[in-house]
Amino acid sequence: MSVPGLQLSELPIGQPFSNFTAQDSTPVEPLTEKTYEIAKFREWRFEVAFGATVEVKLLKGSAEIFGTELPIGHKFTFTGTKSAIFTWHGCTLEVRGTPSVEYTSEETPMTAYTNLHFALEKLRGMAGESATAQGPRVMIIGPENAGKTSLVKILTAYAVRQGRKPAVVNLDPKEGVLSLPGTLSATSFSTIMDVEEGFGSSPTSGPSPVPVKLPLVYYYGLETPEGNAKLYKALVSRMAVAVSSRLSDDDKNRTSGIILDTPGTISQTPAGYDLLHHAISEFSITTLVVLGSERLYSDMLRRFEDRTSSTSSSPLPHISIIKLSKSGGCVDRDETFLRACRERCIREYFFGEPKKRTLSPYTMTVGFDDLNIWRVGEGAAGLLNTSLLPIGHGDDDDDDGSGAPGAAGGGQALLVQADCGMVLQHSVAAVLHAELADPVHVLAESSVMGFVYIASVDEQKRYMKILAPMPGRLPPKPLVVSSFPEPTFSLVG
Ligand SMILES: Nc1ncnc2c1ncn2[C@@H]1O[C@H](COP(=O)(O)OP(=O)(O)OP(=O)(O)O)[C@@H](O)[C@H]1O
Repeated sequence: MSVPGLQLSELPIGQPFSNFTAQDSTPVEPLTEKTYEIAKFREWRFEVAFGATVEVKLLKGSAEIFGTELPIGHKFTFTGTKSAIFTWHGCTLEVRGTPSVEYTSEETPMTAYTNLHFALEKLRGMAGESATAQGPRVMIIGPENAGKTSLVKILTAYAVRQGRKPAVVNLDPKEGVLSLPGTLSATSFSTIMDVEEGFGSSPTSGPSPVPVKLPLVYYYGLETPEGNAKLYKALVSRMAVAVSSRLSDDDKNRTSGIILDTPGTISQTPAGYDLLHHAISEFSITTLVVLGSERLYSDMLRRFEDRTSSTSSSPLPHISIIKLSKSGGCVDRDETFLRACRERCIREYFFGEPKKRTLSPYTMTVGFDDLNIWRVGEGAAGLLNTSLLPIGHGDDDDDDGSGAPGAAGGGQALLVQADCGMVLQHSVAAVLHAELADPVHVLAESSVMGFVYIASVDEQKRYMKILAPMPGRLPPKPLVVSSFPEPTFSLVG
């Protein structure tokens, strides 16, 4: 069995979406050129604003971006990024353009991160000696902007460089991994990452300079796990089952294990701790890496006291808890920057990237009566007024599966039926791998086939114009919308 992908090819024929254009923000003025000599064990850190471009070429030596090696002579183009180029042996970089911030750091935590990688490699090697043993299941936790995603990239890149095939799981809906923001995903990595984009962009219909990876994606639609803890937990459990099944089907995946990224908020509040606990048990985590928080580390040691000692009598699997320091290079990203990242991600999903691969999305007109749209339960809209429900639909936590609006059990609704109207304009909707008649709990836990963009809504004539990455009719599948990522105007320029 393979982890199912977005299967965008299931969206079949229509008209090219000629009214909308991708926005190319490349500046026209010539770029200034500078050469940097970076000494061994040093890191050149740089930030490039949105709208600016910086080109970097490795001229001599060896260098890597979050674990992925840069080939000599290849030009990498960065825009809207905060990143670092590290060298183990020294290197010469040619930089065209002016980063908004740049400096060479004196110290980096790369040695500690690499030691962690080798410790994981040892566990992978041991798993390889048996036909059933599992590789390490590593979860990275820590406050926001502690460098969790960067460490996941480093561990993944190093594992891939050693011929491993780890499953990378993203439980942070704030940033999508090979998918749009607002989603949770799992991807089996066996080829290099796209260093210009982080992990790489979401799979689209166009050619790609690095091998395309097909993630398994679930739609969550909110920024933090606490927004709809019930839905979040359900998706984490669903994802854990899918990933475990993948691991038991593929020997290389089994021995390589899992590398799991988490949201910063999950390890900062009591509600978050509950979700964290849930994810740790669902994924049977064996290695918990606490990044940049002494307090969280000691909290975790206390919580998992009975599972950390080698002489533990707990029936649950042993857990190693490891403390690592935050890199001095980690930068806080303000809301404007993150919002621009989200918009770029959505734009690239439909239009590709200006200089790498441009895509031509298609438009289709769909009547309100042909649509089945759901909205993720959140806030007051997602809270059931249980007193109005028939007996038996009240505070129990089980879904009744009736498919009736909001009938998703007690407390917060998983999904509620959405009305077609102007409120949906400029939203991104997920097309689910589900049937129209499926009950709510099945819809909520269905994986995502692809995304469409609601470009305009005509309430009087009762139709919408929808932008899709592939030509054809909108498949007769349920759609889900939510408030995150927020509706974006940038696609309709
Ligand atoms: N060594 C470094 N040099 C320069 N920038 C870095 C370095 N490490 C991380 N960054 C940058 O700092 C920012 C925050 O890092 P990262 O996304 O890894 O943190 P995080 O803990 O995953 O954040 P969040 O909790 O918001 O998901 C990112 O823009 C990342 O590229």
